[in-house]
Amino acid sequence: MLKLNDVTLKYGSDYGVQGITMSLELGKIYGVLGRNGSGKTSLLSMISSFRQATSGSIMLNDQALFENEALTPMISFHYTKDQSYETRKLSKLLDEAAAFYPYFDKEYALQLTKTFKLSLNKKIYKMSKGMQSAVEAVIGLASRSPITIFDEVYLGMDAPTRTKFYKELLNDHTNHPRTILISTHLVSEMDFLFEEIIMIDHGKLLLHESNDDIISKGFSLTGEAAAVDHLTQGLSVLNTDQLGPTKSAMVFGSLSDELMQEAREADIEIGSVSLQDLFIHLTDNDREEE
Ligand SMILES: Nc1ncnc2c1ncn2[C@@H]1O[C@H](COP(=O)(O)OP(=O)(O)OP(=O)(O)O)[C@@H](O)[C@H]1O
Repeated sequence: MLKLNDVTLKYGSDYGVQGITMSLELGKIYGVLGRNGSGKTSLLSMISSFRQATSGSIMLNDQALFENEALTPMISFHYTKDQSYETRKLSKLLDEAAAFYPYFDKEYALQLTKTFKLSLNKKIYKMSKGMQSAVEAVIGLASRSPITIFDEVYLGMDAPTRTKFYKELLNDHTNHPRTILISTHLVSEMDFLFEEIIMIDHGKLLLHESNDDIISKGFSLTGEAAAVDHLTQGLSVLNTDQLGPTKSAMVFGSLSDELMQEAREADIEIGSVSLQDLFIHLTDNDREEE
């Protein structure tokens, strides 16, 4: 178990994240979702011991994580770096990754360079942004760290490359189960990867639930406007759209059997809602930037 208890990170007087408490079961793939500046990187950088929490505790298997020499080798943090000064060749970088990450599989890394069409003889700074991201993805996958963190590592990758990354990630997770945390804005494209969702909003934990549970709580009610309004009274309505006399309401919560019956009788159609739509509307609040 990875347990966070009331974790806060401050940058001077500003909050990166605030009072986050959650327990993560090991072995799953987690999607860390949040809008720009919501605190995803702040959270992930503390889990990877890149930053120390200002307050609160982060425990892995009941031991404090920060600078714990026995635990930190189990975790790797991958993000798209500025590689303008990285003059090493990919082959050298992989040799160094193999020496650095205790669970690194060099053979798999070499296989991945072929999958992503990366040249081992090419210097990193001479690669395109998408290729540099693919290099980070290769190192992250081949690290096989028991807790592997990808912080928006797809940046700059084109759609076919991202698709290869998702496929590799799922395949390799099946063959070598481990905990993977992936932060993203590309919710509709990546939702199939996630077993659990961690949604962050304004530095706070908005929700942490299984992907299936979240999806089962989102539904749309579409029909005659007055009937939809009547039916949604007292429910958590995230969004409404109206076209002429027809209204559609996006609701988050559970729909009782009585309400379902009422909907049928009022000719109201009950539909499902995607994770992306739920994400957009659950985090839809205008932020005052200072
Ligand atoms: N080094 C820093 N110094 C001061 N404030 C920071 C620093 N890094 C992040 N912040 C602030 O902390 C908050 C959370 O930022 P963070 O980078 O964790 O968000 P994010 O969800 O990863 O954003 P994005 O999706 O845009 O990458 C933001 O208000 C941001 O301005």
